[in-house]
Amino acid sequence: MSDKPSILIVGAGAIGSFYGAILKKAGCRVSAVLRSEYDAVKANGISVSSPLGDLSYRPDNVYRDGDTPEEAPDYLILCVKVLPGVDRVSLVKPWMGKNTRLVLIENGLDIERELADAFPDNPLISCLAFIAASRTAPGVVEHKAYGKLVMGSFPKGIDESCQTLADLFTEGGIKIDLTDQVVGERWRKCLWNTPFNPLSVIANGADTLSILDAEGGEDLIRAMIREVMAVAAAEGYPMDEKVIEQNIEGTRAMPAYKNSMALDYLNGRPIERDAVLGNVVAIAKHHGIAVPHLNTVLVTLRIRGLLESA
Ligand SMILES: NC(=O)C1=CN([C@@H]2O[C@H](COP(=O)(O)OP(=O)(O)OC[C@H]3O[C@@H](n4cnc5c(N)ncnc54)[C@H](OP(=O)(O)O)[C@@H]3O)[C@@H](O)[C@H]2O)C=CC1
Ligand SMILES: CC(C)(CO)C(=O)C(=O)O
Repeated sequence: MSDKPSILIVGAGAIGSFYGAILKKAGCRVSAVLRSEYDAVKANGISVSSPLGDLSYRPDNVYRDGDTPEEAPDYLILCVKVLPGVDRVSLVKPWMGKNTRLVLIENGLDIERELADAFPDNPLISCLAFIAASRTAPGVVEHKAYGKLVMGSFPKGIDESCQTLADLFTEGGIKIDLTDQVVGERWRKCLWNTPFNPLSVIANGADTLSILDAEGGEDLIRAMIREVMAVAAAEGYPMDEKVIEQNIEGTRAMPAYKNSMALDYLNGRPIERDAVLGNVVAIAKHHGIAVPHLNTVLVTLRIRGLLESA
C-alpha cells in the first residue's frame, strides 16, 4: 500500500480526471465520486489521452454522489462546475474528515468563501488550471495542451499541505507555480476568463481568434480587461497596464482556442456565468465601480438564459 496521501476527486470530468491521473502517476491512491458517468467509470476506469502519454487509470474506489464514505481522504479535490444550482458544500460534506484538506480546481472569483466558512478547521487549497482538456465520452478525457496549476492556501500563504500536494503534482509531471496570494492570482486569471469566456458564448461558441479578429473585437476585450482590473485594484490587487497587451498578445500567440465555457455552451451544458462574470459585476457594484461592458455582457447572457429555458 502506498504511503502517499489518499486522494478523492469529487467531479471527475475533464479537470478532475486529468489531475487525478497525474496524482495516480505520482503514486497516490486516487478515488472518484461520479454522477452521470458512474457506470462507465466503474466498468472501464478513466481514459485520459494526453501529449504526456496515455494517462488512463482505474480509480482505487468509484463512488456515486450520495454514497456513504468508508474513510475520509487526505485530500479532497473538488472539480465540479461552479453553478448556482450546485451546492458544493453539501456535495463535499459527507466525504470531509477532521484532517481532510479541501482543494479546489475550478474557475471563477470569490468561489472559496462558502467552503472556507463551512469547513473552518480544514486547510483549503485553491488552484487555477491553465489547461485545454475536455470530456469526449463517459469516462473519456482528451488533454490537448498545457496543464500548469497555480496554487496556494486560501486566503493566503502556502502551508505544508499545499507544498506536499504541489510536490506530488510535480512528481506526476505537471508544472506548478506556488503563490502566497492565490486570490490575487484568481483576479489575474480572470483578466482573461471574464472577457473571453462569456463573449465566446454570446458569439455562439466563438474561438479566441474569431473574437480578436472581429472588427472592434480587440478593443472590446481591452475595455473588459480594464474593467476587471479596476475591480481587482479596489479589492487590493492592482496590476500594471501592460498586462492588457500581454493578455492580447499571449492569446494571439496561441492557436485559435475554444475555452471551457464555449465548450459547455456548444454541448448544451450550463455555463459558469456568475462564477466568472456575475461575481465580478457584484463586487464592482459593492465598490461603486462602473463596469458597463461587463454588465452588458452579463445582462445579455441572462436574457439568453431566460429565452433558452423558456
Ligand atoms: N476544461 C478545461 O479545459 C478547463 C476547466 N477549468 C475549470 O475547471 C472546473 C471543472 O471543469 P471541467 O472539468 O471542464 O468540467 P466537466 O463538466 O468536464 O466536469 C465536471 C464534473 O463534475 C461532475 N459533477 C457535477 N455535479 C456532481 C455531483 N453532484 N456529484 C458528482 N459529480 C458531479 C460532472 O458530472 P456530470 O457529468 O454528471 O454532470 C462532471 O463529471 C470548472 O470550474 C472549469 O471552469 C479551468 C481551466 C480549463
Ligand atoms: C485559461 C483557459 C482558457 C484554459 O486554461 C480557461 O480557464 C478555460 O478554458 O476556461
